[in-house]
Amino acid sequence: MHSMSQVQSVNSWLSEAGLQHHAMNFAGIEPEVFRSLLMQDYAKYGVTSLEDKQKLFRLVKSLQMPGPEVQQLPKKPAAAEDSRPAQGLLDLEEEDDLLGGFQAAEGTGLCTTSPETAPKPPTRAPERERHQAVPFPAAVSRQANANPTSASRAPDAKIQVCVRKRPLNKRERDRRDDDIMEVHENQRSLTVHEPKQKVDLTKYTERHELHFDHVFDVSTTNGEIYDTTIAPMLPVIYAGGRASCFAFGQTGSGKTYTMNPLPPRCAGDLFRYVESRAGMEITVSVYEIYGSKIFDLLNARKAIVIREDGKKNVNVVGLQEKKVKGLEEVEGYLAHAASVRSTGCTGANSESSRSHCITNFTLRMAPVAPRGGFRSNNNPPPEFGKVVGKISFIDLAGSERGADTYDNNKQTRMEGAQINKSLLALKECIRALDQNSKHIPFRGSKLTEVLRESFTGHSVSVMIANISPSTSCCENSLNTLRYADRVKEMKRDRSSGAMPVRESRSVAPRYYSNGAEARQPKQVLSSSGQPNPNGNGSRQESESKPPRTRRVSSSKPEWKHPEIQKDSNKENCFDSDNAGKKSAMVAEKVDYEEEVVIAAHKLLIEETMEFVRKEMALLADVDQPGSSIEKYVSDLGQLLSKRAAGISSFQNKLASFESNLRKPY
Ligand SMILES: Nc1ncnc2c1ncn2[C@@H]1O[C@H](COP(=O)(O)OP(=O)(O)OP(=O)(O)O)[C@@H](O)[C@H]1O
Repeated sequence: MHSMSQVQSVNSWLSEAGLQHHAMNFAGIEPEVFRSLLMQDYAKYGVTSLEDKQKLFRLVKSLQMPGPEVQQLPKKPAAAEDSRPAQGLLDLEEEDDLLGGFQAAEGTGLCTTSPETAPKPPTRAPERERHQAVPFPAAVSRQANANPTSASRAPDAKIQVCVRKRPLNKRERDRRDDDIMEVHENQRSLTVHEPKQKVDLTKYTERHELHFDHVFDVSTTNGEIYDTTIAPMLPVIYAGGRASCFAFGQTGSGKTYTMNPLPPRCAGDLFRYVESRAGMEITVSVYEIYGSKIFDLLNARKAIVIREDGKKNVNVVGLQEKKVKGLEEVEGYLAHAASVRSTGCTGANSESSRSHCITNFTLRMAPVAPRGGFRSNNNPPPEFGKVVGKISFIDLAGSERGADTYDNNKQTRMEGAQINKSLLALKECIRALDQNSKHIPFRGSKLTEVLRESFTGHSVSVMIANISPSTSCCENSLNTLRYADRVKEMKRDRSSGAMPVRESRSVAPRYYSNGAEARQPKQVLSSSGQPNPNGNGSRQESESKPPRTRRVSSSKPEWKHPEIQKDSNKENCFDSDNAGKKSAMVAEKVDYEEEVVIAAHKLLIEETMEFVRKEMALLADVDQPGSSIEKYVSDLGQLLSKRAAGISSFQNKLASFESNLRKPY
């Protein structure tokens, strides 16, 4: 039964918006449900004409505005009316038809209505205590004048890429490591002073200048990080969208330090939002992706699976969502998840930095009772109501793990390959998202599959790349920065067909795929995982055996631990009882290695292209008057050796895979 005042409030909103003729259609609707109406719901309530849809859209949006500071955004000047509205966080492109004269506040990405025509929301969210919701474009425009170069970056991006530098730690200070990261916060750039050595052992420094949406120096507080990265995304969640925050970087770079305070602060803001909106609730879920497995961290690390339904929605089946009523409860769940994450990975399995951890807050409407109410037997209340919006915090695996692809330890290599694969897939998805691409390649990895909904519809993301300032971490930090830079690569460069004008052009190539830059070619492993005394891989060994036909496993291989794989190699020990089981394991291993080889090949191609770009840059430089031919020779020599090392590493991998292919099952 709805109270008289509830009915009156919906009616009065409708009449203020000039929609009183629809009052009957909305009879009985809860004000909170009304406030959360999505465009696709309009027809259900009989609102079908374009004019009425526009009015309703304005009305609902004005009711969703979280606070006075947002509602009082200045009206876009008439002179600017012809220009394309800022898309901002809430990508309203699909709604252009509806918007008509409805203007986006300039530079904010938030919609506002003319004060004369906008219906006044009868209830208003309480003043936000700490943070004002400033969408990304507004944050960007604050500093746009300070940096003309980066002002040319797309100001309406759906992905923001930020970098945070941590201070030198005690160990680094004791070692007298230099701080090689120079942050220019106002310019939103940083300079990396990379120590290098010529072939004649002369030392020199190579400078790399990189620009991002924000660069946070060591003095930046976690609160400031929250205000700049998460707070601007909240209106998107309130308006029915999805937001994601990724923390990225090598182990020890400050991912946890940066990421941990964000979810509780966000939960605090979400609670403040729902407080004034009866009928809304918040749920939390936390899970971990390790290899190709997913574990529910709020349900005793129960393994969960993902399934695609008929509508191509990806469902994380069996993941527990916990309803939360207050911050303390949230903090309890997050602390529990953190403890299970680190202690739950036993034995040789994992450290936290080898898995991706995802924390979700979902804003839902409480289940609405049907006419006659819920009955316990044949009509039990549903556990959860309709999703309004969602935010995910993704603490990514340490990026340096990708460099371990060629480590002697098989498990580490496999972890590295999996992490590489998922980070590459993530990068591609984020770039596709930023370009409003119709095709988002989310099938590239488990990580992107589970985050599919974060890449579709009204979705926005922020990536925080964390870096250490120390000399000893230079290579990993450059890899992190390079990854972040690629995520942010500008589409206008690609669409022009020209070679991208990269702000980080002078950055050394990333070798996290195979570690070729940092390492000498590794001692080659025999098929049993032991170093091969011949040093030339398992090719010889395999060539002496007759080639076998490969059995292709029909199902996707599960990630197997090395102990199992080691056993599976002892094909001579098979007895008749377990031969089938072991042969299945070998088949799985081969399938897994196939994925690794293909991923490594793709990376090799990517790196080769990067080498070619660098070589072209060297050629361009050496043609300049006054250029140093010595530098050209030294730089080219280094590039070619790295390239050769990368190819040689890949050849070893291919040979090892080929020998496994020839093994009997
Ligand atoms: N911005 C910062 N200011 C001060 N200390 C920091 C900062 N960032 C990180 N630290 C400190 O550096 C150390 C490593 O940080 P943290 O544990 O967050 O790294 P991580 O990237 O999460 O590592 P791992 O991947 O191994 O979990 C911690 O002692 C942390 O307190």
